[in-house]
Amino acid sequence: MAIRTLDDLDAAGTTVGVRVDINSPLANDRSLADDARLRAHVETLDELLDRGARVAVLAHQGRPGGDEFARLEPHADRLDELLSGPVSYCDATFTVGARDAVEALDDGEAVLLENTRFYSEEYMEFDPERASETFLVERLSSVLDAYVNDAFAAAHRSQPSLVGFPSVLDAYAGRVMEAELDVLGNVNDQPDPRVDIVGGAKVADSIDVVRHVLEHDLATEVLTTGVVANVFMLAASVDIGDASAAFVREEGYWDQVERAATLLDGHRDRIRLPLDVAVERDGERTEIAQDALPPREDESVLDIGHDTIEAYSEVVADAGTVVLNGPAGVFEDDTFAAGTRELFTAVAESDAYSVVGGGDSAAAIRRFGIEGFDHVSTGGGAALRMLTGEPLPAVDALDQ
Ligand SMILES: Nc1ncnc2c1ncn2[C@@H]1O[C@H](COP(=O)(O)OP(=O)(O)O)[C@@H](O)[C@H]1O
Ligand SMILES: O=C(OP(=O)(O)O)[C@H](O)COP(=O)(O)O
Repeated sequence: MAIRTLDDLDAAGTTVGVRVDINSPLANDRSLADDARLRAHVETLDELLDRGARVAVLAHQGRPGGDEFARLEPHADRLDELLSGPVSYCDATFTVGARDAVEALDDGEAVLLENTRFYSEEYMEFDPERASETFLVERLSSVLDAYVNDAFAAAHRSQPSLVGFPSVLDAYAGRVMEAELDVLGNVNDQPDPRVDIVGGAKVADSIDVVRHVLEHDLATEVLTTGVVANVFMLAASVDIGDASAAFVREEGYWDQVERAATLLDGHRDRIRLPLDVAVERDGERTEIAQDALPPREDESVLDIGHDTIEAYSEVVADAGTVVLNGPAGVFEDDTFAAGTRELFTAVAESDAYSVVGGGDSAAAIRRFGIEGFDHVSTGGGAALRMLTGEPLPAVDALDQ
């Protein structure tokens, strides 16, 4: 791959469009509940500002119709606090107001343009050539000299602001993109034995990863946690109870049970299921051994139990590399945080080279103040996609 980086960009005095991923959890009043993704881009944006570029920042927030679909003014205010140069906010993305705001920039100044997904074309997927003909790319590129993509966490989307600009402007990877591609692109070369821990709720993507790492002998063992473990237990005919089975069905994961069963048929000795699980009983955490399941009728499996934490931690202690994706339980609730907190801590404190993917996993790490991972990815779906060896459209578009 021949992807140019900021080292190849003569930034001083040029107007650069920078696509970032600052899609963040919001509080009820629409303020930022977490600014980690904004802080991740400080290095790229400060480098450009310090080198005298004029920076037009492009980003999305939420999905049309969703609870977190919102304006980017709070993001602009926070970036203004975080960055070395002034950041203004513009409530347009590519129309005349936006282009005027970009053209009014001085060297070392930035403007955050409005949520790209306010425009219908931005929530469609196009090939790069077609994406370069969308209104957003066509109009905005007329006031830009170069394009930088730092939005690794959205790189699995083939949307105009992510894949369209490289056809019409010189394009570069930002520092976040560069680091993510470096780490996740080389994870297969890290020390053996490799253990993958798959949890959280992105069941289909996680099963893709399990299949890829087992079929290509990249991982010696796969440890399942979270909703992913519930699906594997259903596939193994473990009765996780009606409430958890209903959750799997309602969330649309039922098709994945069959895929999990196929993987168990081929690789049962390399896929670990929880030895015990935690449910809520009389308002308290109650742990149940796998062979004592099902739980009572209305009880859901919300975490792995302590026997599982201990067994998984022993596997981690012997690993050369651990790839961790997704929380082990409903970590947002203190009652069900132990699996995530203790297993993640075991990984961070192990001698293994450790990589973590996923926005919620990263949030859990911050919540519990866990330190010691070699790399915490900014991406969830994008990181999972890379771990399956699948190409990322926005990365391919940068490969000029
Ligand atoms: N057993 C479980 N039942 C229901 N939800 C769960 C369970 N385990 C984990 N979760 C939820 O999964 C979510 C995180 O999943 P996911 O988005 O895949 O993680 P990441 O962003 O790290 O990739 C969290 O909100 C967590 O509460
Ligand atoms: O938060 C994101 O991805 P993630 O949930 O996989 O971490 C990205 O901003 C992509 O958002 P999208 O999944 O609405 O396209």
